[in-house]
Order: sequence, then structure tokens, then C-alpha cells
Amino acid sequence: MNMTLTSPQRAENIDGKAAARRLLAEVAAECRAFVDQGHHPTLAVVLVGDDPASQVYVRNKLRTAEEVGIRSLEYRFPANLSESELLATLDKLNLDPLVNGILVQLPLPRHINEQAILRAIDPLKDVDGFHPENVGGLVHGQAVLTPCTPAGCLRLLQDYCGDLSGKHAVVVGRSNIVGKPMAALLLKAHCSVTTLHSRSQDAAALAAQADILIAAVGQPEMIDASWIKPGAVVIDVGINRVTRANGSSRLVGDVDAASVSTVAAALTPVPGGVGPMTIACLMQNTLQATRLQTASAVLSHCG
Ligand SMILES: Nc1nc(=O)c2c([nH]1)NC[C@@H]1CN(c3ccc(C(=O)N[C@@H](CCC(=O)O)C(=O)O)cc3)C=[N+]21
Repeated sequence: MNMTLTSPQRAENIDGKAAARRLLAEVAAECRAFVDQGHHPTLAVVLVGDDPASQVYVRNKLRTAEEVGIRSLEYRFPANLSESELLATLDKLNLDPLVNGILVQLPLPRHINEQAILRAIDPLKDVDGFHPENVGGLVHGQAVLTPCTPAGCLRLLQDYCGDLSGKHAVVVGRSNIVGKPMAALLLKAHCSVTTLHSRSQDAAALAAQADILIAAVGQPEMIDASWIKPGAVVIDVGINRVTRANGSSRLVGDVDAASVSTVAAALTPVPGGVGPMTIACLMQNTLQATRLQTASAVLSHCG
């Protein structure tokens, strides 16, 4: 019997860097239009403490803002900053008419109440989309500022799959900044959505029924082929730094890419997938916030 060993099917790579470049080109064009009208979109980024990963992400955000023409203001504070001092900084940024977007990089030091800080940001300047008012608006299907990572994942899915109506999507992970808003966005895109606790007994069996799997669980390479329906599209939100035996470190996702790419139709790489889209959607949110504020300024001017 002539057994020709065919190499296992390899999932198509969903190129987040290329998708981010396309979105950033749109943002840069709209930013130029604002500047021509005399208003320079401005993003304020607040970093408390010296978490190494946060330093990388904030550096990426500030560099990208400059690339697309968004003015960025950076506020760096020592880890012992008090909650009241941070709140006072946010009050000033909320009231500054030249500041359109405000982002406080998470996580914050443990002595600071994150929810109190996120609630203190003006919802119209909340470019993370974490304020309860924006979260509520998202769940109600309103056009509000939406968390950047889920918005980036949705854009990658729509680029690859087209119309998502009627597709079954599984979200593994229930965080406030990814899992929960991701489920809300997929419902808004007319998907059937299952949100899984990663440790529930039948999680892999339930996940393996889905057309789309979003891995946002924060467990390095936890999701293998047993979680994937053949031909499914997989979006890996994970960003885990793991150390090899020889002491060097590398970034891996929540997906075991070698295993999953033998069954999935397409998969986002880590790095180079969701991360760049998170940054690009932050720039888009900054322009949306600028639009909202300039529109409301015109309305209040007309009385
Ligand atoms: N208020 C707030 N808003 C956030 O949106 C927020 C946050 N806090 N805290 C942390 C998470 C994580 N996050 C990432 C942003 C960019 C990359 C990114 O650029 N990743 C690159 C690799 C970067 C590297 O080299 O480490 C990539 O995947 O290609 C990753 C993760 C935003 N977050």
C-alpha cells in the first residue's frame, strides 16, 4: 500500500502586524485632518511603578502615537505613589481640553484601588474602554469607547472570516479587560458565544465545538489541538514570557501553536498577532475620543 505521508495541514498565519499597519494608515490620515482643522489629537499615558512588561507596552504605545501623528504625554510615577496623588493627576487630565485620551497602564501597585482609578477617568476620554459607563454601553450595543484588545481581535476575525453572523465563538477567559468585553463584542457581531472557565471539566470538549476560539486565559501554551474543532479560527491573546532551560526567555501565547496549527484553519502568532492590533486600536480610540469631544464642544458652543 503506497502510504504517502502528507505533512499535517498547517494553519494559515493571521498577520496582526499587517492588519495593524492598515488600520494605522487610516488613523494617520484622519489625524492629519484633525491637525489641519487646528486640533492635535493628544493621548496621555500614565505609568505607575517599573513593571518591565508595562514599560515595553507603554514604549510601543508612545512610539506608535508619534508615528501616526498623535501627540503623546507620558506621566511616570514611582511605585509608592499614593492613590490620592494619582486621582489628582487624573482630575487635571480630565479637565485639560487639550487632552483627548487618558490611559492608566495596568496593573497598578497593590495599594491602589484599580476600580476607583478606572472610574475616575472621564468616560469620554477613557480610551481603554474600561469605565463602567463604557462597559455598560458596550453590553447594550451602543457606539462607545471599546477595550483595545477585544476590538483588535474582532477586527482580525472580520478581516479573515468576513461576516461573523451565526458563527459559534468560544472565549476562554473571563477578565474585565479581555474575556468579558470580547464576549460582548462577539454577541454584537451576531455570534453564538460560549464563555469558558479554563478549569471547568468539559472546557476542551465545549471549545472543540466552536468555529472560532479566543484564548485569553493567561496560561502559557495551555490550549492544544484537543480544544480545537478542525478548521476553526484561533485568536491567541496570550502574552507570556517563559524561560528556557538555557536561561533565555521567549514570548508564547496561551495556545500551543505547534499542536493547534495541525487542526486549525488559521491562527494568530505571538508575538505579531493580537499585540500590534491592541496598539492600533488604542490609536483609533484616541481619534474616536477626539471626535466625541470636538462634536460635544461644537454642540455646547451652539448652545
Ligand atoms: N490600561 C491598560 N490597557 C491595556 O491595553 C493594557 C494594559 N493596561 N496592561 C497590559 C495589557 C497588555 N497589553 C499589550 C499591549 C501591547 C502588546 C504588544 O505590543 N505585544 C507585541 C510584543 C511586545 C513585546 O515584545 O513584549 C506582540 O504581541 O507582537 C502586548 C500587550 C495592553 N494592555
